[in-house]
Amino acid sequence: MLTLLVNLLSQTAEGPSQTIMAHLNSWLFLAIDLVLIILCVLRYIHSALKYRQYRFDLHQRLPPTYPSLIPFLEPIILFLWDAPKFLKGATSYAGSLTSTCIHFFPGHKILFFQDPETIQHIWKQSDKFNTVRMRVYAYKYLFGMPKKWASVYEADDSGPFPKPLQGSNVAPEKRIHRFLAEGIDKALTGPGFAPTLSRLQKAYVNQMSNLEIGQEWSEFEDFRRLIHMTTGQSTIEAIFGPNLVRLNPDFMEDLFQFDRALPWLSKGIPRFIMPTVYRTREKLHDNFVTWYKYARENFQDHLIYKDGDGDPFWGSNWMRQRQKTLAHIQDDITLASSDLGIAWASTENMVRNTVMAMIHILQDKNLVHRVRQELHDSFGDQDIKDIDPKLLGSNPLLSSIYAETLRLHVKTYTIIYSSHSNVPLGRYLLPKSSVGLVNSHFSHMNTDFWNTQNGLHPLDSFWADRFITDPADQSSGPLSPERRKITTASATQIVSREHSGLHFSTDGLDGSWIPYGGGRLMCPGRFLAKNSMIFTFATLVSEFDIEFKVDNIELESKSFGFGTDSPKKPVPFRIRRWRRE
Ligand code: HEM
Repeated sequence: MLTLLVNLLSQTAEGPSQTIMAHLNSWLFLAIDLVLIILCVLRYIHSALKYRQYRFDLHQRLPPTYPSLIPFLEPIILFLWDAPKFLKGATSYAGSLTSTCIHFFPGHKILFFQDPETIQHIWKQSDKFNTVRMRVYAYKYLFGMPKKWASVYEADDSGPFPKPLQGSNVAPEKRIHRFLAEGIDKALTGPGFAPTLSRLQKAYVNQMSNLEIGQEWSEFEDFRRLIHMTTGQSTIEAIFGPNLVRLNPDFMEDLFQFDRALPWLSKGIPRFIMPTVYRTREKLHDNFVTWYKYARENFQDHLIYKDGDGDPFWGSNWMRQRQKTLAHIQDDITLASSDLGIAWASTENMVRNTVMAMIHILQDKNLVHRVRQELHDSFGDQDIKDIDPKLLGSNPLLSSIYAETLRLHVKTYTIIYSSHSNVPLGRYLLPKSSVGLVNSHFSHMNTDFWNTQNGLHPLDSFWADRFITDPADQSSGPLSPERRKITTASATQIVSREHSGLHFSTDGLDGSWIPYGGGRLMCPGRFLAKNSMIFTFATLVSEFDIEFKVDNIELESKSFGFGTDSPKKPVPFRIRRWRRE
């Protein structure tokens, strides 16, 4: 301003009236700018005060609006620039996790629910949410479902649960999401679970022996690829049978490439910018169609295995059920896009978490030793492939490594939406037609909740024992000392008293350890994931020596909100068989 004044006064010779006009214009713009800035600051102060006040008003039912200096533009830019950093600030208040409402566009708000109490209410009310929109988005944009069929899926607003959602009028024979959910439940949490796990274990042992790793070091280019081609492929075989991959030898490699491109597909990047990704997806669809034809020609009922679940052509009752209920009402590419969704959901989070667990174990020689010792103490010289994976899962150290890996690396959103009615969530409310989000990462980093043993084991670091409770040691267990005091009468304490020795438990962690979501929205594959992860890392540690050939393994950030961390670049390693002296 001072410079402008000096300039104005110092004008003499040429065109003084023009110069004065130009400066008057500048003054005018400056004044408008100033008024705008003052208005923004006043608006910010007002919303910040309201934000503070509102938080304590128990009668209000929406989380308070997050204040921003420049409405709409600021949250969008900050979110796109660094979502984890922006949301970390927005979802905490005075050092504690909170719920907040962010306005990204005029009339479009997203409610971020992060305080543990509200999250517990969300899980309790989870059968009231309609997740169809999110699924259809995934089918369409990620897995390539033809638009015509995606809209048929969208039209079914009755939800996946036995009882249709309130306000929905879809005829029972058109409840497509219920058909899908029935198949999923039976396969992963019902009678199909044990046979599927047993097929997975056998397939994994086969994959590992095919690698022919001996007493001498063998070198490989990428550790994640190893896990994808062994644990990942075994899961595909356990669910789809051996013929999907046998008929399509590139299937696993294409799935690997597809997974890497998924964050871009989720942003709606069009085909002309990344044609190869779209071609890979179409190739995967064609792979499924080739397999459908082969299985339809060869399958007969009497080929179903004695366990009543598996068969050599469709692989599992789950796939037979999908063919029976879906194949006659939709075309093969639509079915293939939905099967691609299953292939991706059942492998990639599990593969990434197994990779991360192995990285943490191998980076700590003492932990490698402890895992080997635990296995030896519990199972003696029994061959790992003969041990029931469920028994491995009952070992506190192995379970704690598994749970801590998921706590540290799963960074996924649970999306909630109610199309027909408002849903009360304790002190807050999810209004009808509003979108709510819960992100596992912020809950997993909640310093109020988790035990760090007085900062010895910060929440952004891996502590293999975080989930182990020793009844004789008050500083052990997943809960912080303050949280432990609050939950004296909670399930965790009851469980603790029931156990006389060291034990693993996730009881009492409902609103805080949420890698799989919660309530009726919880991942149905969690039992398979836990057993398979533990079986894989117990096998790799007890039977092999593995050394990474890089010191620092950088993690990629693209997958935030989308699933699990993974190394940014291929991690070269060497491997040989290990024998106890
Ligand atoms: C550590 C590994 C895994 C993690 C962290 C994980 C996490 C999740 C999450 C957060 C959801 C979304 C829940 C929702 O909001 O609706 C989900 C859904 C799903 N997961 Fe997993 N998952 C894992 C492994 C698996 C495995 C091994 C399978 C299958 C064998 C599987 C099958 C599914 C299916 C089918 C759905 C969709 C459920 C539906 O549409 O009703 N997941 N998973």
